[in-house]
Amino acid sequence: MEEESFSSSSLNDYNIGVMMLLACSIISWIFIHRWNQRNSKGPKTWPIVGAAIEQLMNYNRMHDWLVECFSELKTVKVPMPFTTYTYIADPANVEHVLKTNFSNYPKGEVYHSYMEVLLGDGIFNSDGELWRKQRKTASFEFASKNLRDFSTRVFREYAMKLSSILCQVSVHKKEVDMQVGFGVEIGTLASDLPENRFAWAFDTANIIVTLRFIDPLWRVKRFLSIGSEALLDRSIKIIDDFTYNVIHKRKAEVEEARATGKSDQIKHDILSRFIELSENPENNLSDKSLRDVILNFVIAGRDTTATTLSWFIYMIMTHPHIADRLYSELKTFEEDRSKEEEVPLLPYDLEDLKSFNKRLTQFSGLLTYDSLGRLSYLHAAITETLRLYPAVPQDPKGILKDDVLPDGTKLKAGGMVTYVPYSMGRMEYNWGPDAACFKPERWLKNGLFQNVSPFKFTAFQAGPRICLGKDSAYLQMKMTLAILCRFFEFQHAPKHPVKYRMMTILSMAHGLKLSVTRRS
Ligand code: HEM
Repeated sequence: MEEESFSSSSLNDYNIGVMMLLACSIISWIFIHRWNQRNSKGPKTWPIVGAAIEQLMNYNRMHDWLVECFSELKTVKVPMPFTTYTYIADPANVEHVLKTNFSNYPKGEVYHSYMEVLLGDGIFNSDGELWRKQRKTASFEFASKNLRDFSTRVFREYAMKLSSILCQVSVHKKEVDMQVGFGVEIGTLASDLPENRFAWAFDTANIIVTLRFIDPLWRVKRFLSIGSEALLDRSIKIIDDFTYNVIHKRKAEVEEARATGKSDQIKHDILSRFIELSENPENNLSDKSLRDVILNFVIAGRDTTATTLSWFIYMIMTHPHIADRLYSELKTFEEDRSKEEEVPLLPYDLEDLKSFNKRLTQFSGLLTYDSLGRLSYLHAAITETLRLYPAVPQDPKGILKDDVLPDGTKLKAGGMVTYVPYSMGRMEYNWGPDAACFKPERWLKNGLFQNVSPFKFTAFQAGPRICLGKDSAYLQMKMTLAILCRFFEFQHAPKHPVKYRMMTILSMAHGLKLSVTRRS
């Protein structure tokens, strides 16, 4: 008995000893791991979990966290439990990834699997032949004069609708959420999109798929259908019901228009064009493919411009001298255009809404595709907004084979490399000591707009996958903002916080609350 108790107590001592040794080893391991990084730059890591903790803690301000990292290092490595994310901000590295070695950096399997539930196999989420085919069809459409003329008309109509809402708001001295206002403008995609429920579901789905990049448990949640993944399922159901309904309705309209000999009444938007293409079996366009086309273009076309317009208004509210410069450019433009067209400008009175609206309508008629090209300061102010608040704040690419970046950074196959337009736009080594200032003048030389390398100003991406809708986006934004900046002044609602939320698009977390006054 005595012997037994002796052996069990010595076993306990032994176990305690082993445990203590283990604990000491782990503590020393962690200590040495952290100690070795004391002089290193960039995110600090922990054994096994890498920098996941730091990244998670900074998730809601991730683009600014990266700004801090990039001000120390042009290339930032963030080791995660099963992979490493490499973030780049040096134009030479960006050119290598987006152009020189393009074929090595597709969207990739990981991105595809995270995004598939929302974007399917649409242009944003495909590689290889599938991507090339969609790019070809869409490029052809974007180049057509027909679509350009149609878009100019539609953009003018929407800008007028928005102005009439703002006019009412200015009369009743109410506050509005401008981000919501812009979101309702859908442009040329489909005039029956979006509905509020759809917009909510779409935003929710976007937020949740973005979260997957840093949530190692998302596959478990998906399997069990719990938490964010259960909400994602519900959102996708709303999105799909709505989108398939739009497709079926539009197909029926097209058929009816043809049957009654009224083909000229078929809408000339991208959706109708893809429906037309789907009638040829060779194109292999099922309803599911049309659904993917719609959702990819909603993300591409609606959210990007709506977001940029919101940040633009925020910038001019917080920089009133720039709003004044825009106003004088537009007043001069208005005078010049009325002389060219030989139509005298209509007199109006700010208190008489009828005359105010008539003058606004007259002004909008002077805005044509060609004449908008002359508004250099407006063009510069939009571009400056995109430099600091790019609608796509970061854009990850997969890595097919091991590679070395021009700065010597080694990339391992299977990882991810991300260029970060938001941070790139704020780096002094890219833009000079006033990089953080909102200064449209930096884009002008002798009053004319000057382009810079797309590998430095990356808001529209660069290389073979450069944004297809860039010109169309400028057309829509200039049409809308020319009218808004000429006829209205905006005042930021007191104490309303403005910050971004984490999703693929840099939208404002709490919208943009403001009040409006009419301008003479
Ligand atoms: C301010 C407005 C816009 C910005 C900042 C912007 C930015 C971008 C960026 C960064 C990409 C690359 C995304 C990626 O590969 O992950 C992209 C791609 C694309 N954009 Fe835009 N975009 C804008 C407006 C538009 C509009 C209005 C349209 C069309 C209606 C459009 C159509 C596309 C398409 C189709 C692609 C995919 C190109 C491809 O993968 O080959 N964009 N855009």
